[in-house]
Amino acid sequence: MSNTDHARRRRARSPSPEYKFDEVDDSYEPYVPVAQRRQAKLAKLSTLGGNSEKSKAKQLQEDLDEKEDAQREEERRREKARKERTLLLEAQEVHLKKTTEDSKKTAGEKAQEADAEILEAIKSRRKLASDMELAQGIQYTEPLETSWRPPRYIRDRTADQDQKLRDKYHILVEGEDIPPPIEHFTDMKIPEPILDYLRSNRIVNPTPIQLQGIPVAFSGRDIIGIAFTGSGKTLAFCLPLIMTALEEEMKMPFIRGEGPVGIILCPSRELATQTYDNVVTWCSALAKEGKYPQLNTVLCIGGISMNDQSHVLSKGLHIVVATPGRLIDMLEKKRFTFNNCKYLCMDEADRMIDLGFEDDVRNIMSFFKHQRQTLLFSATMPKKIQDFARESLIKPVLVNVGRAGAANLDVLQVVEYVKQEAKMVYLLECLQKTPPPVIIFSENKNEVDDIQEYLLLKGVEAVAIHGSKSQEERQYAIKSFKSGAKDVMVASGVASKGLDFNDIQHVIIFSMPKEIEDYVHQIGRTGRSGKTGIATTFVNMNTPEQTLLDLKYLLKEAGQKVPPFLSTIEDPRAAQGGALTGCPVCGGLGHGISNCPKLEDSQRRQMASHRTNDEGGGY
Ligand SMILES: Nc1ncnc2c1ncn2[C@@H]1O[C@H](COP(=O)(O)OP(=O)(O)OP(=O)(O)O)[C@@H](O)[C@H]1O
Repeated sequence: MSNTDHARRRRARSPSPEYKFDEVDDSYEPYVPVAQRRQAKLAKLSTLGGNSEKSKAKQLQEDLDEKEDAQREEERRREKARKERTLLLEAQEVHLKKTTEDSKKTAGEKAQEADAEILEAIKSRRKLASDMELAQGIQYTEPLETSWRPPRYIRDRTADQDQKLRDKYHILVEGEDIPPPIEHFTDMKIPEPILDYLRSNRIVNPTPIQLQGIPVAFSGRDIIGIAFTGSGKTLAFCLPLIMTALEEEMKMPFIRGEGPVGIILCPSRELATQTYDNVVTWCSALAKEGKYPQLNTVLCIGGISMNDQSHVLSKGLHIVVATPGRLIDMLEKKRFTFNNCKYLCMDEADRMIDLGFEDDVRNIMSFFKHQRQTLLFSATMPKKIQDFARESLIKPVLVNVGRAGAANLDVLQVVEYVKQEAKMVYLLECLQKTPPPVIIFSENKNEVDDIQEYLLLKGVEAVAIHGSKSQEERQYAIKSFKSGAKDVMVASGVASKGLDFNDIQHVIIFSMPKEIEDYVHQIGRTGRSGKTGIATTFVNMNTPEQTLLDLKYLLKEAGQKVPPFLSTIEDPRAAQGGALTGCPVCGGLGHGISNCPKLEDSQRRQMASHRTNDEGGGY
């Protein structure tokens, strides 16, 4: 084939970049495919006669084939080289463009992009649903129906009027068809004996989380409820369960082997015990006048004998308050079933999901036979957990009072620089700030014991509680401190979440926790239920700078005094020019994800055994 032939073929097959479709090519000859041409040549050769002529023709044909093969190979090679050149050029162009764009970005923007990439990478957790539901692709789409309706005059309010009420109480909501906020307990149609009991305990008007959270939960909706420490979340998630159980019991009384209607999961035994005590008290108040039936509640936590509750287990069961490990054990032993269970509440839900209980929660969910209403409550709920939880709930309503993870404004926060070796002596001085009761927090169990020993030597009536103490010791510490027999309680994180002691005057944080959420929970043991309290925190050279930054921002947010040694700490992100948003993993305001202390910790925790939780919350 001549060069012109090649040129023609190339032109005909693939227009060059300069090729114009409307150009007229005078030298145009129609393209004849190879097979057709070969056929034509063969026909021509076969017209030559004789054997010698035939073998000549065969030889000619073979030469022709060889040549054409070589030409095709050469064309393929050139085409490949051209393509490779183009790809290389494209890659170079993209790289050049990215480098130019990157050079235009500030260090802050680059850091934000890096954070977003990490967040994306850690998002790959499985949905919070039972393995059976996940495997069978069961996905509920509509919330559970309940018979509860707000009073007519509230239903007649406009969306604007509802919103005004929410604005008045600083309540933020997200979700579809959000039930209205209700300002008075009586309008919530709560049975009179419970209202009487609440009034006798100075619980007259609902707190913001209650006035929006209770109508949402009464309507059967899944809810993520976030509000300050000590703002009454317990009532907001217990009342709806009591009402559901009451309705079921009144429809058809429960007999032995039936129930429970709902469960409340807590991350520690102490919190579960406290919630159980509350539920039992409210249920007793309900049944007191004999107008309403008795609802039965069981406490399922590690470290106690379930035989003590066999009298309840032998009747119909309405409510279970539990820590995950013991609950799974009871379910596996078929001491009760979830065949009729339709209410699952998690208190301190972010901790439940994050502290290595995630698989336990999934396991517990696998015992449900039907759709359930899920309620998640906490004072801290970083964005990462909120997003994860939202994916797992059905048309959830988010009710948020204040920023998730913000400190309670009724707590006066004092941060003091105290050298490590001076802490113990200064502690005694610090105890003089207020009358008892006082809680002292330390992150380290040995330090908790040392502090208690030191205080006892100095004549201070102190008890200690941490995860390595026996259940009896833990119960004794809580009981004697609650009753006022002891003035001071020295505690590790176990007592920081959810525990509601009467009128704590002062919280002393002897060693600042690494995670700012823990700090928020710890100072939250005072300043509860509208009262004020003081929190004194010791920091020094041993406190990581990033923790100090988180603290600085938290103090600023709460309008508290920032001591000079904190104000001088600069945020490296400010110099980079990025937006100073909170960390989506832990809610800390002083760092991004890449520096999050919790990320590293939670990965470590997830690898640790779930049931040997340091605080003994599990089994
Ligand atoms: N409507 C109310 N009015 C007055 N006091 C209330 C009201 N509701 C609850 N309380 C009281 O407020 C205190 C704190 O309530 P609760 O323990 O439920 O707080 P919480 O929001 O769960 O706190 P935490 O985040 O620390 O767990 C309790 O002693 C409770 O009796």
